[in-house]
Amino acid sequence: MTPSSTQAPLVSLRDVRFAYGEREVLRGIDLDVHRGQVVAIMGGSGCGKTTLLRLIGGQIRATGGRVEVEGQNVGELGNAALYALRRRMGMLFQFGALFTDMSVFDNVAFPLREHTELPSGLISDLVLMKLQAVGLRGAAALMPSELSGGMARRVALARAVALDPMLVLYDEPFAGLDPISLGIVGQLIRRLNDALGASTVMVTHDVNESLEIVDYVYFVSEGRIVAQGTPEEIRASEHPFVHQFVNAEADGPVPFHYPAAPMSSLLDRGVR
Ligand SMILES: Nc1ncnc2c1ncn2[C@@H]1O[C@H](COP(=O)(O)OP(=O)(O)OP(=O)(O)O)[C@@H](O)[C@H]1O
Repeated sequence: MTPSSTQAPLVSLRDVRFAYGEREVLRGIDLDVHRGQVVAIMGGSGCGKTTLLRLIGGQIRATGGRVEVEGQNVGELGNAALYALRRRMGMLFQFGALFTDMSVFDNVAFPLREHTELPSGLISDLVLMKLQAVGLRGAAALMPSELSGGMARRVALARAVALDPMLVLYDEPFAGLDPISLGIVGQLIRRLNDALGASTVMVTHDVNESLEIVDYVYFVSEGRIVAQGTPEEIRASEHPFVHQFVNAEADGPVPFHYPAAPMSSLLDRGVR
C-alpha cells in the first residue's frame, strides 16, 4: 500500500459497463487510481482498454455503474463542468500525432494558446520548460517531419502536459518505438508524473517497459478485470493470463487462433 492510497482515489470506477449499441465491451469494471500513481491497463487487442480510457476522459459515458474523477461523477456532468474537468487532464491518444504544419514549439504552445489567456512571453517560457523536461528544448524550431519517431513522441508528451494536468491519460505511448526510445519515453512518463504531482493512466501492450515505471497494473480480458497488482505481484503471479502476458507466450488464455471450426472439418471439402 502506498501512502497516497489512504486518501480517496483520484479516479474510481465501480461496476462500470459500456456497450457500443447492442455490443457490450466492458462488464463490471472496478478500478482505482490513487494520487501520484502511474497505473497501467493491459490486455489483448480489442479487450476494451481504449474504451476504458475514453470513459475516464469523459469522451463517452458509461452505460452502467459509476466513473468518478476527483469525486465528480463524470457520467452526470453537464458540458461546462465536463469541459472544465477535461481541461485538467492531459491526453495522448493512439499515435498522438503532432500538427505537421506547426513547429515543435507551436505544437506544445497549442493547448496553452487554446485554453489560457496567458501573455506570449509566459507561454514561451512554459513551452521551453516543457521541452526542457523532455530533453528537446534545442529542437523547438524544428518541424515534425524533421524529428525521429522517438523525438516526436517526446514532443507529444510535452504537449500532453503543457497545461500541468492533474491526470494524464496515455493510449499506447510506446507504440511503434525502437527499444531505446521506448525506455526514454517510459522514464519520461514517470518523471513528468512525479514532477507535476499528477496521476497517470496508460493503456499499453508493453509489459516489461511498463513494469519498470508503474505503481499498479490492471489486466483486462473480454471487458473484465481479470488480474491486478503491483509490478512485484505481477512478476510473481501464477495467474495464467498474467503469465502469458509477462512471458509473451503466443498461446494461453488469450488464444492465438481467432475462433474457427476445426481444420479437420474443412480439409478435403473445398471449404476456404
Ligand atoms: N466506435 C465503436 N463502435 C463500435 N464498436 C467499437 C467502437 N470502438 C471500439 N469498438 C469495439 O469495442 C471493442 C473494444 O475496443 P477498444 O478500442 O476499447 O479495445 P482495445 O483493448 O483498446 O484494443 P486495441 O489494443 O486493439 O487498441 C473492440 O472489439 C472494438 O471493435
